[in-house]
Amino acid sequence: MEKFVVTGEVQLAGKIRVGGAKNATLPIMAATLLCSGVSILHDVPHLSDIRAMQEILELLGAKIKQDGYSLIIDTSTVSKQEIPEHLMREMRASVFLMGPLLGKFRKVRVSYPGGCAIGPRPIDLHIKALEKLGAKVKESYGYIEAEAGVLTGAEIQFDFPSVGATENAMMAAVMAKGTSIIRNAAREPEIVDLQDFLNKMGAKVAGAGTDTIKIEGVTKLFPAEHIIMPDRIQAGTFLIAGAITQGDITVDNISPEHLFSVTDKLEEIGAQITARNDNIRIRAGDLRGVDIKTLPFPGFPTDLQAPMLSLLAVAKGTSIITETIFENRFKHVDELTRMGAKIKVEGRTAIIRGVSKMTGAVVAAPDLRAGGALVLAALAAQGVSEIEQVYHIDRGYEHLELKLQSLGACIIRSD
Ligand SMILES: CC(=O)N[C@H]1[C@@H](OP(=O)(O)OP(=O)(O)OC[C@H]2O[C@@H](n3ccc(=O)[nH]c3=O)[C@H](O)[C@@H]2O)O[C@H](CO)[C@@H](O)[C@@H]1O
Ligand SMILES: C=C(OP(=O)(O)O)C(=O)O
Repeated sequence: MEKFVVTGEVQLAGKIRVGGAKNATLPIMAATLLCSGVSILHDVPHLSDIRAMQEILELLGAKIKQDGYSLIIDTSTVSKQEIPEHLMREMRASVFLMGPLLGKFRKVRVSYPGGCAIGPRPIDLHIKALEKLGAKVKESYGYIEAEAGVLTGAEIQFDFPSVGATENAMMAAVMAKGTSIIRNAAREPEIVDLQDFLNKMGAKVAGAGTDTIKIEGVTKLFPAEHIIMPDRIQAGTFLIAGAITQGDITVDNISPEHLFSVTDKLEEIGAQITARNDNIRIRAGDLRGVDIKTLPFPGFPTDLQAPMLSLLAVAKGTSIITETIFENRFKHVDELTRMGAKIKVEGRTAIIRGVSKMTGAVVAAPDLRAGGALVLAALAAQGVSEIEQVYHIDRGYEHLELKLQSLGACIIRSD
C-alpha cells in the first residue's frame, strides 16, 4: 500500500493554485442526471471520489469523457435507477443521487452511503425532505427505495442545516410541481455553486447562501456548462501548511470570503494574512494557541479541524477545539500523539498543550482530512515521518505530494 515519506522542518514558500472543489463537483455531477444530453464541467479535480461518482453515473447509463480537467457527461442514455451497494459504500456523496434520480425517474433504489468514518452519518434529513416533496420512502434490508407518482413543491424545514440534505432537496425540488421552500438550509458556498449550475440547466432556484432557498419547479432541464468553484478546504490546508512550516505561501484561485473563519483564526494564531481578489498570502509568525469551535458555514469548517489541530499542536500555550458537527472526528489525535503532540480528548473537545517540536514517526491516515493533518504535522516535525493509508488522502487532495513539492517540501510517495 502506498505511503508518503516526509522529511520535516523545511519552510514552504511560493505560489499554489487550487483546483475545483470535490464537494461542489460531486453534487453537480449528480445534477447532470436531471437532464438528457451533454453537460460539460471544467476544473474537475482528479480525485478517487470523482472517479467513483463517474463509475456510478456510467453504471446508470451515462457516457463520460475526461479531457484534462474537464468532464463531458452525456446523460442521454441513462436508464437505470438503482445503484449497487459496493458503489454506494465508496463515498458519502452517492446519497446525492437520490434527489436527481427521483426527479428524473420518480423512482430510485440505493443502499446506505459510505464516506469518511467520522461518526454516525444518518440520512434522515434527506429522507424527510424527499417525503415532504411527496415521495414514499421504504427502508429494508439495507436498501432505501423511494417512489413518487408526482413530486409536489413543499415547505421543508430542516432541524439542522445539513449540506447534503439541502443539496438533495434542491435537486429533487427543481422538477417538482409548484414552489418549494427550504428553511434552515445549509449556507455552504458549494450550495451556491449547485444553485448556479441548476439555474444554468433552466431551473429556478434562489436564495442559496442564505438559510432560505426558494425553488419554482420547472418541467424540463437542459444540459449546461460550468466551471466548478475553487476548493476552499484545500486552500485552507495549504494556508495551514504555510503557518506550520514557518513559511510564506500564496494560495491562488480562491475566494477569500469562503475562508474568513479560517484566515481570522490564522491571524489570531500569529500568522500574517494578505487577502486579495482571488488569492491569499500567509506569512508565518510566532504561533500561539487559540480556541476553535467547528460550525456550519460561515463558521469554522469541520473539514479543516484536523489540519488546524496539527498547527495548534506546535503553537505556544493551550488551545481548545470543540467539534460540533461530527461525533468522532478526532482520530488523528492518537497518531499526532505518536509524533510527540500533547492532546487530550474529552468527548467532542480536544485540549491541546502546544509543544515546541513534534518528531517524525510512522503514522496512518484514519480518514481524508485527518490524513491531511498528519502530512502537515510531518512537514513541521523533526526527522522523517511515514504516513500510511494514503488512499484516504487521495479521496480529496489531488497529488498532494506534488503540490507540496512545488512549495519546496521534502515529500515523496512510495510503495
Ligand atoms: C461530500 C460532501 O459535501 N461532504 C461534506 C458534507 O457532508 P454531509 O453532507 O454528509 O454533512 P452534513 O452537513 O449533512 O452533516 C452534518 C451533521 O448533520 C448530521 N445529519 C446529516 C444528514 C442527515 O440526514 N441527518 C443528520 O443527522 C450528520 O450526522 C452530521 O452530524 O458536509 C460536511 C459538513 O460541512 C463536510 O464535513 C463534508 O465534507
Ligand atoms: C468528510 C468529507 O468527505 P465525505 O463527506 O465525502 O466523507 C470531507 O471532504 O472532508
